[in-house]
Amino acid sequence: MERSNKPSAIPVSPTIPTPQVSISEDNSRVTASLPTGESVEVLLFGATVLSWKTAKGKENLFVSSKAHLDGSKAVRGGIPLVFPNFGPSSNKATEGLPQHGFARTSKWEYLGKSSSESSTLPNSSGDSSVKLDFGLSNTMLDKIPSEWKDYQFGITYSVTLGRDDLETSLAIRNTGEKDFEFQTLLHSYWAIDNISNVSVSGLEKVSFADKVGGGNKEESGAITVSSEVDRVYHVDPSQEIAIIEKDKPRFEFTRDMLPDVVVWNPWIEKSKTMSDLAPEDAYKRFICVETGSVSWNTLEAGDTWEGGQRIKAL
Ligand SMILES: O=P(O)(O)OC[C@H]1O[C@H](O)[C@H](O)[C@@H](O)[C@@H]1O
Repeated sequence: MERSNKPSAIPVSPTIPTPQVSISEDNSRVTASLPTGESVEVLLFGATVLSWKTAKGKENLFVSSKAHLDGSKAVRGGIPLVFPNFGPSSNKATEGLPQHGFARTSKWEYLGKSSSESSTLPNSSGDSSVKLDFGLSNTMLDKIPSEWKDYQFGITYSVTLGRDDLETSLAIRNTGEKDFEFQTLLHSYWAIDNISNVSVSGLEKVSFADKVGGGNKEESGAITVSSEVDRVYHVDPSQEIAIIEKDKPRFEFTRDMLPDVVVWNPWIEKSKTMSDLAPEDAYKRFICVETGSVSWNTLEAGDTWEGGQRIKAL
């Protein structure tokens, strides 16, 4: 029967939209988005950031179409984490460890999210950032490499999605009784339209170790890429680095406690030898500008090392 006096809806104050975080059904990925449309996706395997999109849906990270995303191999693209050694292990402390260490091939734990305070201003779009935390400790390693058996560590990796920037930072704790040495890098594959129109600024007149031609060199102008490039720059973290595309800044880097920058592009011949790099012209679509510490750090028992990068996408 129709009621004559229907209760009217109770007015509620407008809710401020908040960031959304979801975990995939198979518990392999965490995705976060801001009410304004920016998003980030992290694969728990390696805590690899797979995607970072602007509000308009533009992808900032390159991931190979043949990348392994099933945990069988480090991801070819996104932001794999290099720890505790960069390259083939070259130091006594990490002798025998796989290329770029085990962090990028270990399954990390999602620790939770936190977001910045909501704005109460009229027309606010709500929270302006969301931070996702991931953890890895020696007890979580599938099999502890024998070279690393005596060491205990806990790493918190934080990925913070902002309106026009992304922050990725590491807190590495030595939870054991023995000091250990490590290197670490945020091995980021930046998406670009065409390598021919790209340069990297901020590394002019900085000496670099040339992993292709050998020796130490320096260049007077911004770096451009027209053959294989694999360089390690040691450059004060206060120095701003940028990727320039078609004469306009595309990505700007701010570094905290990360004294080294690796610039890598495999170019044509090396790309052909990489079974997980595709399509054929993939080398044109990315440049790796990897901030980190190629310089060895000694972490004393009980101590914590912190470092990170903030990237502004323009
Ligand atoms: O193939 P990966 O183990 O992922 O390494 C990819 C690249 O990483 C860094 O950029 C190194 O400087 C390069 O020498 C290496 O080729």
